[in-house]
Amino acid sequence: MALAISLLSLQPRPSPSFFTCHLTSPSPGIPLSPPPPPPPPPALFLSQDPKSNPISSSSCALHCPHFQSCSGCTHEYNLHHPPILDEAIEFFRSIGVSNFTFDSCRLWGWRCRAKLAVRGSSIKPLIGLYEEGTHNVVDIPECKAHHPSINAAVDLLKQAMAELNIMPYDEDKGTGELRYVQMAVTTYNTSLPAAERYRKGKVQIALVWNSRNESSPSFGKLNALANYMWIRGGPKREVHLIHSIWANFQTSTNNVIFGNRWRHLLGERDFWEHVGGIDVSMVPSSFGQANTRAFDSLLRKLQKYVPYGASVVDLYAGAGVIGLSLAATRKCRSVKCVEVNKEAKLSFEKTVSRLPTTSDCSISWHQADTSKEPLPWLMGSDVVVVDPPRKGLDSSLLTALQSLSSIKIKHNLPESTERKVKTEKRPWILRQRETSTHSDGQMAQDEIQSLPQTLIYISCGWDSFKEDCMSLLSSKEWHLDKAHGYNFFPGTQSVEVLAVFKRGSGVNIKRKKSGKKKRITSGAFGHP
Ligand SMILES: C[S@@+](CC[C@H](N)C(=O)[O-])C[C@H]1O[C@@H](n2cnc3c(N)ncnc32)[C@H](O)[C@@H]1O
Repeated sequence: MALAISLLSLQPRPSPSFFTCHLTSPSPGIPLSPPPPPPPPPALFLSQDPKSNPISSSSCALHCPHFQSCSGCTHEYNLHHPPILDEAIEFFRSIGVSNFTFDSCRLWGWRCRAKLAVRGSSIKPLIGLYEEGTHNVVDIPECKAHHPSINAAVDLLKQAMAELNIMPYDEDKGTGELRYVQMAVTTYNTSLPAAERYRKGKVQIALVWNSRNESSPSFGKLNALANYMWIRGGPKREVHLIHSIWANFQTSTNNVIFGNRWRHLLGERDFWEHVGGIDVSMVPSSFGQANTRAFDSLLRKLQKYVPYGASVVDLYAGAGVIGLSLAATRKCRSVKCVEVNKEAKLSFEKTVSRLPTTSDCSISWHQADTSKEPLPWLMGSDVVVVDPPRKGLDSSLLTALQSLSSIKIKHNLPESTERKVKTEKRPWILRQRETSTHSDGQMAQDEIQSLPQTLIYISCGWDSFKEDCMSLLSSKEWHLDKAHGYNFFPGTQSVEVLAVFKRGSGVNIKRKKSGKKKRITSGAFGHP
C-alpha cells in the first residue's frame, strides 16, 4: 500500500467495484449498490512470463468516478499489471530467479475490509478517505475497489445519519459523534451455492463513536443508529446485507482510529471467513487482510513450500491465519505464532476451535515483540514464516536470520536465549503432541538445537522487501529459491510478494541444478 494518507492509518484505496476478471455479475439483490462497471476482461492469471500478458490496458481500466479526487488509487489503467511489476520482474531476474510469477487476482470489488473516515454534516455525510496530503475527506460511494456490499452498507449508513441526525466528527473542534466506520465483508456462507458466496457477502460494521463508553449520554443515539441499519439490512430483509454491528469508543484527539473499548451491538458476534483451507475467525479489533481472495491464493501457494510434518514459526502472525492454515493442511509437528497485538489472540483461539481435530500438532500463540530477542523464536523451527508490516523486518530479526550459522557452529544457545526460553510465561499452547516433552515455556531439547532451513517472506512493502532480501542474500546465509507476486491492491503501485529462501548461499545447488534436470534441495527441511 503505497499511499501516504496523511497521519492517519487509513488503508489506501485501490480500485473499483466488484467484478473480477472472472466475469461475475453484480448481485441483483443488494440494494443501493453502484451501477456495474463495464464488462470485465476474461480471467487473467499470469503465471509464466508476466511481461507477455496479452490483455489490453483499456479492458483492465478502473472506471471509477472518484479516481481524480480519492487518494486510494494511483493508477487508472492496466490494473492487471501494476507499473511496479516490471521492476519486480527485473529485480528477481537480477538475483537469479527467472521463474517469478504474478497473479493479477480480482481487479474490482476486491476490498473486503475498509476503514473510512466520517466527516461533513448529518444531512450530507462524507464517508471515505483523505484527499492526499490533507484531512479533507473524499466521499467515495461508488468506489470500485470496495466489495459492493461495503458501498451498499455505506449508503445505508448515510441514510441513517440523515434520518437520526447523527453528527459526523469534527476534527478541529473534537465534536460530533461518528468518527470512522470499519466495514469488513464475510463471503463465507455455506447455505449459498459456492458461486454466489462472494457477491452476497455480508458486512460487519464497526462504528467508531466519539464518547468514552456506553454510559455516555450519546449512547442512545448510537443504539438508534445501529437499530436503524439492522432493521433495513439485517436478516429479516430480503437481502441480508449486514452481518453484525459493533461499537468502538474513541475520544482521543490523535489520529489513532480505534480506542480500546469495544462493544458488540447486534447480529452474530462471531465473524468467519474461509481462507487457506480453514475457517478463520476475525474480530473487528485485529488485523485482517483486505483482499480475501488474493490472500487465499497466496496461502495455497505458500502451503506447497512447507513439508508435511514441519515445525513452523509464524512471525508477525496477527491472528495466526498463516500458521494455522499450515497446521491444518501440512500436518505440522508444531506451529508457533508470534504477534505483538494482544487483540489478535481471541480470533486465534476461535480459529483453532474449528481446525480439523485430526491434526496432531502443537499449536501456540505468543504475544511478543519479534524485535526483542528474536533468536529463541527461530530455534527449533524448520520453517520460519515472516509477514511484517510495510516497513519490513525488524533489524534485530534480520540480524538473527543473517547469523544463524554462527549459532549452529556453537551448538549452544546464547545465555539470553536459554533464559528466555525457560522463563517465558504461559505461552498459549493449544495442543500437544503426545510424544512431545514440550510444555509451557519449555522447548524440547531436539527442537532447541535445530535451526530453520526455509524462510518464507510475505511482503506488502516492496522497497523494504528489496532491502531485506539483499541483506539476507549478502549474508550468504540464505539464497532465494522462488518468488511469486500477487495483486493485493490493484490500482496502486504495490505488489505483494511471496518469497521462499533456503539456507546456504545456493551456489552448489545451482551448479548441480544446471547439470541435472531436476534436483530437490536435499536436506532442505532437515535439521542442520
Ligand atoms: C501484515 S500484518 C500480518 C498479519 C498476519 N500474518 C495475517 O496475514 O493476518 C503484520 C502483523 O505484524 C504485527 N506486528 C508488527 N510489529 C510487530 C512486532 N515487532 N512483533 C510482533 N508482531 C508485530 C502487527 O500487529 C500485524 O498483526
